[in-house]
Amino acid sequence: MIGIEALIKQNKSFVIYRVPEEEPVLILQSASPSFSLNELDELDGKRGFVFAPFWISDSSPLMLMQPDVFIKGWKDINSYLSKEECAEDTLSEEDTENCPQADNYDSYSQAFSSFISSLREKRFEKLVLSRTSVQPKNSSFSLEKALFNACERYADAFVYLYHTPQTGTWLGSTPEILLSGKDEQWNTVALAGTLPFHRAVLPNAWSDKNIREQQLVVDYVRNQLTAFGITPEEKGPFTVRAGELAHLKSEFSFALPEKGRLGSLLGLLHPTPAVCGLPKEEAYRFILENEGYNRRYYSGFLGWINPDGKTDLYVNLRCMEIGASCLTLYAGGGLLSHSEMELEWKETEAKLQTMLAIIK
Ligand SMILES: C=C(O[C@H]1C=CC=C(C(=O)O)[C@@H]1O)C(=O)O
Repeated sequence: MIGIEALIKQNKSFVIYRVPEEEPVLILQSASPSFSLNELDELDGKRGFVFAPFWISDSSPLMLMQPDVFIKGWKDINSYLSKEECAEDTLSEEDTENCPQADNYDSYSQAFSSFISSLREKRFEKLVLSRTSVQPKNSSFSLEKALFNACERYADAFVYLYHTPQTGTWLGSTPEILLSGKDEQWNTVALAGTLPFHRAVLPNAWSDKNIREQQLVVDYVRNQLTAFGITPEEKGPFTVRAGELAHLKSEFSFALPEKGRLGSLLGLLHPTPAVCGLPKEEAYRFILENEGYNRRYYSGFLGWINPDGKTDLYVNLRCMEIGASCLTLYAGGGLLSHSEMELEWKETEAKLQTMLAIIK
C-alpha cells in the first residue's frame, strides 16, 4: 500500500487541499497529534489548518493542525506520497457488504414535518434541513482518484482530503467561503438558493423563495460583521455555478480592525443561515435536537488560518466521510414556511451528485 492510503493506515494527521486558482498543498503533522480546542474564540491569534464541526463535541472536536511538513504543487506532493509505504490491508468482500446503504427518506420526511411545523408556527424564519446518503465503498474506490477527479471537475471550488485519527477521513469540494483574506483585504459571502446548471447556461429564473432564502443570509452576514465593528462593501447577488448547480451569491469585502481575533469573528459568523437558520441560537439548538442525526463536520468549516499571512476558510459543504466499508455523503437545503418536501428532497439529491460524480 502506498500514497494516501499508507498515510491513513499509519494514522498520520494530514490534509491535501486546493484553493481555487492556486496550487494544491499537502500539510502533515507527524511530530505530535493535532490538537483540539474547546471554542472558536481559542483560534484567536493561532495559525494552522482548522477543521471545525457544525457543533463542537467530544466526538467531533474542533481541530487545529500545525504542520511540520508543507509541500506545494502536484509534482512534489506525488513524489512525497510515492515514498509513503506500509503493509497491505485489503478490504474483504464482507466489509463492503456490511455497508447498510440508506437514503434516509423516512427520517428526512419525519424531520421535514417537525421543521416545517416550527416554521409555520413562526418560531423560525429559516431552517436548514440536511441528511446523509450512505454508499458502499467499492473495491475500485481510490482516494487519489476521487481527489484528482474533484480538482479537475470543480475548478472554482475549495477541494480537500483531510484525515486525523480523531476525525476520520473526509473529502469535499465546497463553493462557499466563510472567511478569506490577508493584510487589509478580507472577504466573506452569502451563498444560498439552488437551481440546476443546464447546458452551460446560468439560470436566471430565481423564485421568490430562493431570493428570500439568500437575502436572509445577506442580512445576517451584514449584521454580524457590523457587530464586530466592520463596515463591509457589498456586491450582488449574482448567479454563480457550483458543479452542476447554480446559487445566488453576494460578496462582502472589508478591512479587518483586529486580525488577532479571527476566531472570535468566526464564532460570530458560524453557523450562517446558509447551513443553520434564524434566529441563529434557537435554530442551532433546534437542528441539534430535531434533525435526527449527527452532522459532525458537514456544515462546519475548514481551511488555513493565519492572522499574519493569508487565511482561506470554507464552509464544509458537498462532502463525504470515508469509512472502512461505506461512504457517507451529506447534503442539506434551506427551508422557509412554504417549502415543499418533494422539491427539497430533490434538491438534496442534486447536491449529493457533486460527490457521487467523483466516485463513479
Ligand atoms: C446546505 C447546503 O448548501 C447551502 C449553500 C448553497 C445553497 C443552499 C440552498 O439552496 O439551500 C444551502 O444554503 C449543502 O450543500 O448541503
